[in-house]
Amino acid sequence: MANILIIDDDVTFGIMLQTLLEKNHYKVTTAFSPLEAKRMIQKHFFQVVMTDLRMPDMSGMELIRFVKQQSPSTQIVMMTGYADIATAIESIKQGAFHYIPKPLNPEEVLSVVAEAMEGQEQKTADNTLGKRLDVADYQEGVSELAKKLEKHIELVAPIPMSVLIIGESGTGKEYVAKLIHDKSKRADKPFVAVDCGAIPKELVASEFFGHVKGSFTGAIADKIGHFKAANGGTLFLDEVGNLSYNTQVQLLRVLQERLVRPVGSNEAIPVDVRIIAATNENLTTAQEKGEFREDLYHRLNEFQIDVPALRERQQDILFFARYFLEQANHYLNKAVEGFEKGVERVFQAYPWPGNLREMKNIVKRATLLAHGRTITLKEIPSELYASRENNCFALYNEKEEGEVIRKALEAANYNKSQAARLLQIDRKTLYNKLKTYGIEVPGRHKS
Ligand SMILES: Nc1ncnc2c1ncn2[C@@H]1O[C@H](COP(=O)(O)OP(=O)(O)OP(=O)(O)O)[C@@H](O)[C@H]1O
Repeated sequence: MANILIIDDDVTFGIMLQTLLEKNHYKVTTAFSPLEAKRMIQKHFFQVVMTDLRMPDMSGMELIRFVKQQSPSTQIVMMTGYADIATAIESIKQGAFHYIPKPLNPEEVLSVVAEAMEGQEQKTADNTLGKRLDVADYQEGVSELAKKLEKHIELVAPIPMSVLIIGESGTGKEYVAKLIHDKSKRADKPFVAVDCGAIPKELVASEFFGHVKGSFTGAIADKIGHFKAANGGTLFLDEVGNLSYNTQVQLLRVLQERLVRPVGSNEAIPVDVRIIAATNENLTTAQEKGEFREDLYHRLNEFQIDVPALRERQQDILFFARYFLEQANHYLNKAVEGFEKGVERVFQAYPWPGNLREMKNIVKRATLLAHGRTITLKEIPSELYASRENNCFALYNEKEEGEVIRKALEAANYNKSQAARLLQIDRKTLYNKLKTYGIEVPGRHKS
């Protein structure tokens, strides 16, 4: 079970927070002074430390430095009042990435703690030999498009071809890349993922090809670039469309010669790397505009894999929602059994612009907030069904109104307030419409 340490000299506050977190199945320890906290941190491992910033004996800031030294993967959440914003910014610089303003709002506390837990897991994962993804979490899906995707992965994985993965943000492109690597002959060699959009322009060459000590200001030691780090294995170039024209030229040369020259060195080092690139933009248009080199495009695109958007594979929507619920239950130590009918309908009608990543986050948050056995509309953001395009319960024309109202009532388990919310009308209007269409509402079903 997740282990949290609360540090606050305000005893009532500390206990109140402890009660809230324990009710939500976290294991919580409370320290009422920084010195007591230090002793505990030396003896036990905490995934998350939540600390006040103003305490006697030692400042919260000093404590944050101590936690970072003792236990680098522990996530720190600071809790402070409005007047302390400047200190909060300073503590972010020291390594406390999560912040909850006082007075506390329970929903916000739970959401920040869940986020911190996720950060902790990610940090631990990052520290294990660069393993960023656990493909044991990978799910195929059940739609025709999902099956086609699987077939393409199986087909290309063992063949030494460059692969270009195309798909919207959050569709799982990095997962697909890792899966291809894992199913290839290079599986026991490194898989190095590089976010091409995140590298500062001045450092691109050194990041990709490495540098020798003293080759530029700040080069205080030799550095192995991504190509050498991935030698024998796979180099995954995410957001490849973000590479500058100059870097594209350098990259193409390396792919042709299979040699890299670290910055500041005359030596050419042979490298054997399979390239898998991904993009969520149309590289053909980028080529037409002269922003992406055609020769590099063809080099990267020896085999193309299209990862479909979630909205294009309707049959997968509830499949993934249930899978992410199972994952969230496990992660948050909860036992939510499923989704209310209304939620399922909303999920099926929503266009999911952020794809699987967005769904995973929404389901995780809803699982955290759920009180009963199922996830209800109250636990999902209203944006999912608020706009006219997304609202599967919108009252478009009189002919179908009665039918839509019946469906909304059924989806809301015959709770009239909830049905009114789905239909985006007030309760009074709903009552009038029930009369007009002669709709009888049975007693509420127990969910
Ligand atoms: N097939 C899958 N099975 C289970 N979870 C998945 C799957 N595909 C994606 N996910 C989840 O969705 C999240 C986003 O996936 P990923 O980072 O691979 O997407 P992406 O397309 O590379 O995103 P971006 O374009 O923003 O880089 C992952 O963290 C993972 O949890």
